[in-house]
Amino acid sequence: MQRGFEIVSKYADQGLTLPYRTTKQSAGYDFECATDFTLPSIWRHDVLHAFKQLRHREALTTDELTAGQHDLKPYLVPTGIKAYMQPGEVLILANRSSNPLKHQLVLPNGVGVIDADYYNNEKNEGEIFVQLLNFGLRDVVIKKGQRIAQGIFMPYLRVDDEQAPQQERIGGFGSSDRT
Ligand SMILES: O=c1ccn([C@H]2C[C@H](O)[C@@H](COP(=O)(O)OP(=O)(O)OP(=O)(O)O)O2)c(=O)[nH]1
Ligand SMILES: [Mg+2]
Repeated sequence: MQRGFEIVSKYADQGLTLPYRTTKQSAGYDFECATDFTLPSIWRHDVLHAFKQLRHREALTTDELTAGQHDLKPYLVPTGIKAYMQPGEVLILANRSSNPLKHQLVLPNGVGVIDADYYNNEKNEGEIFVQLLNFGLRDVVIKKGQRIAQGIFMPYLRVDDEQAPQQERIGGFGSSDRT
């Protein structure tokens, strides 16, 4: 067993498909979305409303500007998949180039770095999530089984005389932050 994908336990009976390469020389294993998932537009209606009002008036009051204000944040789209690999290997999660063109979806983190020690971590069993941001004007509905990103296994290098880290990974998404 060198490297591969498994379905995380909570999705065991959901008929998920393991990531797959689509053409003979594809580098990336395409990941499908584990559930139907709606990605709200970053231009929520309250922001659009404020813009419309601004066209007719000089300024908005502070109250009007902050009414219904939302936190702009990326969404974590579930894949239901975990990946195992050898020490010295990493899975790079990249966007599909069709996502921005057809669905107005970008990866705000540029690429996702899936570490070997994320596999089976105590917090979420190593489930891989795809961070996505919908920069379009309309909400985007991703259907279960729709391909959302691709993963490429790669070797990585270490510097000379490195003091090896001792910390165990307990999760992802900032789990190693001290504050
Ligand atoms: O798009 C992503 C990026 C990361 N991860 C998971 C796998 C990875 O091993 C872990 C940590 O990622 P990273 O080190 O890039 O994030 P961090 O902000 O440094 O979090 P941590 O403190 O947990 O390392 O989160 C994903 O599922 N999807
Ligand atoms: Mg990290």
